[in-house]
Amino acid sequence: MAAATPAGDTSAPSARTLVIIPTYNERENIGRIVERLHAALPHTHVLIVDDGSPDGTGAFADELAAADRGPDGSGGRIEVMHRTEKNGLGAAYIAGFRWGLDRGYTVLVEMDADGSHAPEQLHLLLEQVDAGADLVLGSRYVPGGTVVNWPWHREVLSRGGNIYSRLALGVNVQDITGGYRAYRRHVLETLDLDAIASHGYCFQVDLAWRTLQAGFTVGEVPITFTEREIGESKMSGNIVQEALLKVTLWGVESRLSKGRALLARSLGR
Ligand SMILES: Nc1nc2c(ncn2[C@@H]2O[C@H](COP(=O)(O)OP(=O)(O)O[C@H]3O[C@H](CO)[C@@H](O)[C@H](O)[C@@H]3O)[C@@H](O)[C@H]2O)c(=O)[nH]1
Repeated sequence: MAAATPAGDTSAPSARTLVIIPTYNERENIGRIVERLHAALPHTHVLIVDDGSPDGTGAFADELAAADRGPDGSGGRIEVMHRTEKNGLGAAYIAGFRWGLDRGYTVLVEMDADGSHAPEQLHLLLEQVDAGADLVLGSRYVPGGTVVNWPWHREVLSRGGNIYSRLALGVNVQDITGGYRAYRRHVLETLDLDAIASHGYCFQVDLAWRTLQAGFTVGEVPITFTEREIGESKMSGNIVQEALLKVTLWGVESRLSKGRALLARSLGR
């Protein structure tokens, strides 16, 4: 993989922003999403993290990256990380975060490849980061947020997962399971990324929960989430099970530790 050069034009608002796009069998989608992103925010750099997609997404992403470079091979805005096997969304993002932190990016964005997250709305997330938020969530469930064309059972699962997470963890976040978000680099530098073992979409809750527990500010901006038109979701029963078990465990741990602290304070009096 070639080394990336963060955009030279530091006057551009998003010059130090890296959008990380994990891919597994997204050959038909990846070109379109990157094109839309660069039409909306031309200075933004992209890292595609492909887990050896059998449909050739990785090789196609290499072509996109090569076409974006100048004749001398420099100045490209697209880089590709090739991983050998499908290892889950969480592992792909952690590898992408490390890559971006090593290269000095100041804002690291998560975005799906399939067009559910509109690149045209990324500026909304970046504006909140600029206004001081440490983590900004693109939210389907705050006023103004919407979901388009999702099958009813996916929306029920997603809304139910968010309600359950809010109750179990005691957090006031409307869309903690969503995957369109922007982190300030110091959040990712502070959190122990090695300790994160969530593989599936539970990774999203895991990282937001750790961010909140570490005392960082988390903002939400309304987004329109549109169901993919091409390809298939990688959602599975294992992903749901992992999320349910882990969120329950974190909730119990958090209540126990609050209870212990309360007890210690009362005994100390
Ligand atoms: N590299 C890699 N990428 C993966 C893997 N699994 C999924 N992806 C990529 O991760 C993105 C999201 O996967 P989808 O399977 O399309 O997600 P979804 O069903 O639309 O799920 C939505 O809801 C989840 C739960 O709320 C969200 O967590 C997720 O971000 C998204 O918004 C896509 O770009 C997909 O190719 C993996 O194991 N490895």
